[in-house]
Amino acid sequence: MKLLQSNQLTEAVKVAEAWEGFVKTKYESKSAKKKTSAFRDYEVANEEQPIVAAFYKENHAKQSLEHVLSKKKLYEGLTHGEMSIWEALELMNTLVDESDPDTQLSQIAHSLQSAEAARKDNQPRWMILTALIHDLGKYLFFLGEPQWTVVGDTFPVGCAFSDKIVYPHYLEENPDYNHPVYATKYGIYSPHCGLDNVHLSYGHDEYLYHVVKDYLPTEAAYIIRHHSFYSCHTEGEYSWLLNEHDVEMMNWVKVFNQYDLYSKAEEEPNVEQLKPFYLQLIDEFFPKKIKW
Ligand SMILES: O[C@H]1[C@H](O)[C@@H](O)[C@H](O)[C@@H](O)[C@H]1O
Ligand SMILES: [Fe+2]
Ligand SMILES: [Fe+2]
Repeated sequence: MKLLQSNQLTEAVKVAEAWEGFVKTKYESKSAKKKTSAFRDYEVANEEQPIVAAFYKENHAKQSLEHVLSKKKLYEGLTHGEMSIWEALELMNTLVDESDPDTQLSQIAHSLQSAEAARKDNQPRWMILTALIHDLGKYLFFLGEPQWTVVGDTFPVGCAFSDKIVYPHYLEENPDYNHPVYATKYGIYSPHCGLDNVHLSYGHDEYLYHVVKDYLPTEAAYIIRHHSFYSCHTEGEYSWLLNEHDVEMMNWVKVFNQYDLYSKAEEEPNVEQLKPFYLQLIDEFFPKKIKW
């Protein structure tokens, strides 16, 4: 730390440090139904929903750098079908996310709850759309992928794991845990190399980013790609990986996160009633069908 404070201190480092303070700020829940501190309470989940810990045990044991690289290769080319955004949303009707202690509703309900929360807050239309589609990468599940490489929080692979990742002790089972390079602080990365150059554990964020990035503003695509990276955007870890662009974009991830997380306590949305508004919104950004 001392060394970095010399006159070689780059702009990126300065902003990253300022951001570390900011990132710890918590939004107050708009919903009176549940306190913000009651979300993501994995201790309570251990008692009441053992499926969550079982999910992370498997996820942490299997998300190695090698695994991530092989899934990226398999899915980056978007050769797994053509489908409209609304069709993908409807598919989500049957998926319940095992990693999530805060919602037992289907994923289409979660998508609409997030989008409605952003809409009520008068967010720009791109943000409402981002909230609507942010979890559609869970389509991976319908392509035959097990939940452990589809859902859950993400974390960098190829460098040491932070102990602020959920269920950190399960990472001891990861094949990279004692690796001579991947287990060192910087691993295969250099400080402030930017998240664009970092491999996060493979899941719905990375997959959907490639599906939608050409149709959306940079901010929206960035949110989608990093919304599950809680140890960074909520715990303030891994700031040494961020460059100036990341620091700027992470502000948007924080804004988005309140709609993603706290809307889970809202009433179950009426899909048919909301459909016309969202079809129109989707139309403003996307062609009829896109490649998956
Ligand atoms: O359990 C949840 C869920 O899988 C979300 O879709 C993901 O974005 C979160 O990071 C995770 O904690
Ligand atoms: Fe997600
Ligand atoms: Fe979500």
